[in-house]
Amino acid sequence: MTYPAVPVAGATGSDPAAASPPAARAAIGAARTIVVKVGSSSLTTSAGGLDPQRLDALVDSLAARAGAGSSVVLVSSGAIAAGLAPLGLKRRPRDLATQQAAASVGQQLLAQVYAGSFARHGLRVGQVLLTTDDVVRRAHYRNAQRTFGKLLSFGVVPVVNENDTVATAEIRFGDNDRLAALVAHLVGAEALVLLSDIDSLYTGDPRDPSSVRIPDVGGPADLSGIEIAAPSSDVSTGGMASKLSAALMATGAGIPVLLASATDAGAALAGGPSSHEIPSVGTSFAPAGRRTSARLFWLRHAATSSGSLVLDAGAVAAVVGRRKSLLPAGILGASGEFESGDVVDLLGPDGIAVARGFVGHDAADLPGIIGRSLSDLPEELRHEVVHADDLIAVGGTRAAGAAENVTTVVGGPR
Ligand SMILES: Nc1ncnc2c1ncn2[C@@H]1O[C@H](COP(=O)(O)OP(=O)(O)O)[C@@H](O)[C@H]1O
Ligand SMILES: N[C@@H](CCC(=O)OP(=O)(O)O)C(=O)O
Repeated sequence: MTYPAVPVAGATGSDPAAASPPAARAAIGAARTIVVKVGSSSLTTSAGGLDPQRLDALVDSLAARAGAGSSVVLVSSGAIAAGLAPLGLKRRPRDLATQQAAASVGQQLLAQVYAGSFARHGLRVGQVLLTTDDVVRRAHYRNAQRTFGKLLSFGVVPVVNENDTVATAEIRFGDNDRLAALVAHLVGAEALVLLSDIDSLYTGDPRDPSSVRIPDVGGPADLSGIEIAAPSSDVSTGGMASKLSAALMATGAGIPVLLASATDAGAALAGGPSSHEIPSVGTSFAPAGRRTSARLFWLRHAATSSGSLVLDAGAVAAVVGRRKSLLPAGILGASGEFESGDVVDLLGPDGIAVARGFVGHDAADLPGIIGRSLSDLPEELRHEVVHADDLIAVGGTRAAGAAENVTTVVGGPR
């Protein structure tokens, strides 16, 4: 995949290190709550199976950051990779059922190894396995938020993964990079660190000597022209595209991101609330937007829609321009099988998506109410079709557009 060719900031200069250290790095160094994601390729040996030494080295860096006063949340991949050898599997299976069996066995091992490794530093871990429902359904994400808050208040390090064993193809996050961005938002983190098997972002395939290291990304426009190659490891899932997608999701919500090698975890995590030490490793991504609610954040970046509503021009102006609720009178048509609470796309009269929202009616109700004013409707149907608090405009900002492009690509390989 290649981004449209526009000069890449920091990638074309002869001395990348000459760029002034951006505020993003200082913010990452000083974050009180930090989410760290580590990929499968950084936790496994070349022969397959977990590598306790690499895992211990990572935990040492996380423990140092916790010791410096930060609350640390670890999003760890590796369940499927860790389950391969015990099940006698030579490589990552393609079918979901075998992946789930491997994840079930591997997650157990992963949790044990982390518990033992963090215990060396007197730290306890709590396992948190999430599904999409945990961030999409209002009651669930509040519950997840409470659980994280409580674990952190006990000084426990939450170790998070997708609940691969029960996640079906339809409800799967699919990659832990985006899950980590969602978790960073959910826990109110002030920084997200993505640790991988590569030391930073490059202008192209890092195995190609003409590719240049990118030390800092100031905004989505800086990613134009970057080429993303397939991951070098066959235990990985998302590749660099999902890391960029996650970075754009997080920075679009005001959270700075550092992408670095797991072997540089010590430097990447240097600092703490009372320190302003600036990690000089990896690629930093500067925040480019304001915080939104976790639910709307997911709605924008990850939810799949169950149907669509076509709006007239007045409704588009009200919903997108004036942030009003969508009323039945402004709807021209509806399609799809959805129930109240499901996600729907809101399309303009030209069929182009302008917003997404959690719908307040069942699809079966719509033929009887569209085009009518609320006062003409029976009491049980007399409410918004999508409440203003339940919708988000799409395609408006550059940041969102870029993130969605990457998300589309990420969905492909699984
Ligand atoms: N432009 C690029 N810059 C850096 N790495 C890239 C780029 N394009 C592809 N990659 C590949 O992305 C890989 C990291 O993604 P992945 O293997 O999924 O990591 P993880 O297992 O840590 O999630 C690297 O090994 C690297 O080969
Ligand atoms: N949930 C899966 C990992 C999914 C994933 O994103 O893997 P990776 O690309 O290695 O970060 C597992 O634990 O095996």
